[in-house]
Formats: sequence, structure tokens, C-alpha cells
Amino acid sequence: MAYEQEKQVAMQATLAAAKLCQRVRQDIPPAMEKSDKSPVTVADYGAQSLVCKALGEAFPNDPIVGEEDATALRSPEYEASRQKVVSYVREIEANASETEILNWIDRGNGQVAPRFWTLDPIDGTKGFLRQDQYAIALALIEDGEVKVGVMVCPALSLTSDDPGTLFVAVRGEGSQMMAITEGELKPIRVCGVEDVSKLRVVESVEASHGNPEQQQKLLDAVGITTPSLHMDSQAKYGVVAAGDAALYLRLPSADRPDYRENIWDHAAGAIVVEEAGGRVSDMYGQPLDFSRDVKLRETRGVIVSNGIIHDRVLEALKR
Ligand SMILES: Nc1ncnc2c1ncn2[C@@H]1O[C@H](COP(=O)(O)O)[C@@H](OP(=O)(O)O)[C@H]1O
Ligand SMILES: [Mg+2]
Repeated sequence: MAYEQEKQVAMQATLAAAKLCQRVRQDIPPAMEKSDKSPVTVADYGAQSLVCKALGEAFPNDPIVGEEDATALRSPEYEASRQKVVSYVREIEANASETEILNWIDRGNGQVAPRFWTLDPIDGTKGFLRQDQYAIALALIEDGEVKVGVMVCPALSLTSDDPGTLFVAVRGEGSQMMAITEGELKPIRVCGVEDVSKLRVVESVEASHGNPEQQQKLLDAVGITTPSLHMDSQAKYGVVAAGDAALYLRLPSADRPDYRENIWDHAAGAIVVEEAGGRVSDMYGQPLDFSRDVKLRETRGVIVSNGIIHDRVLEALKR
């Protein structure tokens, strides 16, 4: 099977990171603030450290484009947070030194290349802090195409009562899902459409990450009457891929017209939905361009669907 080693390493690495995140969340961490004012926690750093360590050992030549870097954490001001990161990582990597842990985080400073990984160690940090949904999202991109994607959603239960769901996809080989406690991968498929009005839709919890008014107008135009489910992180891609929702809408925020989506916020989710039979595009129907930059500069809005409903949504958007 193609990319078998990449798939296995990515799954093991994100599961270890998820274990660290669950452990940190028991302690309800205070958030630090990044220079762009977005929140970050010791779990974001710890998760990035573990995933980059595993990738660095298995694929030493692959750059990693990760969301975090250790610059702030290395400063005297963040001594207490640094010690916490080190202590949580050592629960999993007992012999790791502080220098190694910080260097693993900084392996995520790579650039877009012909072959690279992109990592969001905690996608949905606000959800993580609220005790809601979040995901560890990792994708391998070659020549601009996502080849492997893994998302671990530690708080999501779809097939089991126990929380924790992993999604994985390899290009050309379909998408699979497993309840973390069960550990058995099963193929997943997007849902069909019987009655458009009853389709389930997922949107962000954070209103400022999309455009709730325009999204509601669009749903009215398409004729969907079921109230949307609000969920943080790329878990939204997961529920579309698993057939639990038909549509995920993310229109550009009216307050932040200059905002551009990050590559790590979409790469893993996109392949999981596409390989489950769904479709992912921007609001003009263009595919997301993962070949150029950390920011999806040409992408405006993201529409994720079961495929069947996609053109109808794009048509309504045009109107
Ligand atoms: N104005 C904005 N528009 C779209 N996405 C935004 C945004 N501001 C922040 N985000 C992104 O939204 C992500 C969370 O997505 P969601 O709303 O689906 O939970 C954040 O990821 P992080 O939590 O990894 O920082 C962040 O990258
Ligand atoms: Mg994110």
C-alpha cells in the first residue's frame, strides 16, 4: 500500500500528541498569548514537540511546517511554561532533555517544499480551552497535493461512547476512522442526499472565524432548514467525511477581510473528506492550493461537502 510508513508514523505520532493534550486538559491550562493575540497552551508546544520528534526520526529529510515555534518558550519570561512543557513531554518521552524538546518544537519551522509535512498540534485551541472539540492535524504534501492526512479528535465520539476519534486518509486509498479506545480502522463515506432541507451543516463555534450572517443566508438560499451544529477545529471535516454532516461552511469573516487561511488548518481535513467521496473548494469552486505558501493566499472561504450538494451551494453563492 502507498505511503504505509508515513501513515503509520503519522498515526502513532498524533496519538501520542493527543495523549499529552488530554493529560494537560485535566489540569485546565492557562493560555499564553502569541504576538497575533491568538491563544497558545503548553499542550500546543508539547504536541508539536512529540510529532516533530517522531517525524524527524522517521523522515529526517522532510521539512515540517508547524503552527508553533519555541522562540517565546525559550525566553526567561516563559520559564514556568517551559518547565511544564518539559514535564508533560517527559511523561511520554522519559529521557528527553529540555534542549531536545525545544529543538523538536523548532523542527516545525520548515518551509513549503516539493515534499513536506504540515502540522497543527492543536487545531481549535479555543475549543481545547473551553473543554470542547479540538484536533491534532498532520498532513504530508507532495508537489502541492495532500497525500496523507491524519486528524485525532480526542473529544469527539462518533462510533463509540468513549470520546476520541482518529481519521486517516491516503490519496487514492480512501478514508478510515477509528474510535481511539477500540483501535480498529474502518472505511468511511460521506452521506447521500434524500431531502435537502434536512441536511446537517457544521460551522465554527467562533463567529469571528467565519461569517455567520452570510452563511445563514446561503443556507436559506440552498433550502436547508436544520439548525447548524457548531464545532471547533477540523473535527468538522471529520463529521462530513463520516457522513454525519453534509456540509461545512466557512465564509470569509466580514471583520477580517485580510485574513488568509493557514495550510495546517485545512490540509489533513481536506484529504479525509475527499477520500471519503466529498469535495473541498473555496467559495468560487477553486480547489485549495497547498503548493505555495503557509497561507492559502488565493483561497477565499472554504466549502466542504458530501460532493452531491456542492454545485448547488456554489450556485447559491454566486447569486
Ligand atoms: N478570522 C479568521 N478567519 C478564519 N479562521 C481563523 C480566523 N482567526 C483564526 N482562525 C483560525 O481558525 C482556527 C480554528 O478553526 P475553527 O473556527 O474551525 O475551530 C484557528 O486555528 P488554531 O486553533 O489552531 O489557532 C485559527 O487558525
Ligand atoms: Mg488551527
